[in-house]
Amino acid sequence: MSINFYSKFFPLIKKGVASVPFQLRPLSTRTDLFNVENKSEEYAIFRLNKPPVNSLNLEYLNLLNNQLDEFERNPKLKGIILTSDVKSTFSAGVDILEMYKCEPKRLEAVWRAVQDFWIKLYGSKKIYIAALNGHVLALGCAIAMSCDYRIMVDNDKTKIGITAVLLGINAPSWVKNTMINTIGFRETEKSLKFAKIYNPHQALKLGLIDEIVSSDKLLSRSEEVMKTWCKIPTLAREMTKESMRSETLGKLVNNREVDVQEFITSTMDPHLQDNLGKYLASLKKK
Ligand SMILES: CCCCCCCCCCC/C=C/C(=O)SCCNC(=O)CCNC(=O)[C@H](O)C(C)(C)COP(=O)(O)OP(=O)(O)OC[C@H]1O[C@@H](n2cnc3c(N)ncnc32)[C@H](O)[C@@H]1OP(=O)(O)O
Repeated sequence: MSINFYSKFFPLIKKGVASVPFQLRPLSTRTDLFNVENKSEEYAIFRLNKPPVNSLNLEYLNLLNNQLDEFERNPKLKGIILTSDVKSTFSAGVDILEMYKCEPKRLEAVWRAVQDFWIKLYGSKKIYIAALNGHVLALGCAIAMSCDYRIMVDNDKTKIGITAVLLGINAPSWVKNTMINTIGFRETEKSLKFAKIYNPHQALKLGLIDEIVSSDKLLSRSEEVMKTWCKIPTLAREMTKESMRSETLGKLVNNREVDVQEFITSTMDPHLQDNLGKYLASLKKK
């Protein structure tokens, strides 16, 4: 069985790896919007930092996609802890301003970047641990579910879930499938159909997250788990991840155009635009 999972889905990236010899990366990478800290040769901490809520617009998605490629090009790196430096929010999902009164061309580019992000993350052979320091909503929740393991802070006010249906949005099938693979069909149906939002203890009971820790232990516990997992034989771990995820991944990889068109059509619908306007206003009013 081929273990070249990432390359299978990213032939261009494969070409890049083949033509550009691997170079040692600097110890850490800092931009205004995220921070990568290499804790050892084996794993790094990747901190989102786009206040106030790490919302994902096109430019940010492109930046994050480049960073995921960078991780993938490093053969020594086994795992990434994905977290946020923004107080009380991991991610509020897509920047709603990208969806409201938007140009179709821009919306298409946003959605392609969202697809890229999910494909790179869900399809990565590296270990991804989500260290959830705060709210995990909409696409933020899909991102967390695409990691291999989720650890969340013990704070009853912290929310996780997808409320798309309240705005008249049918979540894309790859989001549904990711959730089904995490918490099962019945719980996914209830969660999406009834726009369920969970606190960490409810999410743990459901299996939406794997552990709860106090906020001061979030990173140390994540590193502890990562170190244990880095000891697992790499090839077998990668092959297992590939065999578990390839079917779900392939459903989007082979269906991207339909997914793009569905997203554009539903988002441009005047009724949804109206709902988005009201939703944005309600967020601003708080
Ligand atoms: C539109 C909903 C569609 C959901 C579709 C899900 C479908 C499945 C996934 C695939 C497609 C994904 C689409 C999306 O991800 S759309 C984004 C949906 N996100 C949300 O609904 C979250 C909204 N935000 C919140 O609930 C809260 O902000 C949050 C709990 C995260 C934090 O609360 P807090 O009280 O700390 O902060 P504020 O609410 O005061 O927010 C601070 C400012 O940030 C602005 N804001 C918040 N979220 C977004 C966002 N997603 N995009 C753009 N801007 C956002 C908010 O308006 C405040 O702005 P001001 O400071 O100017 O007032």
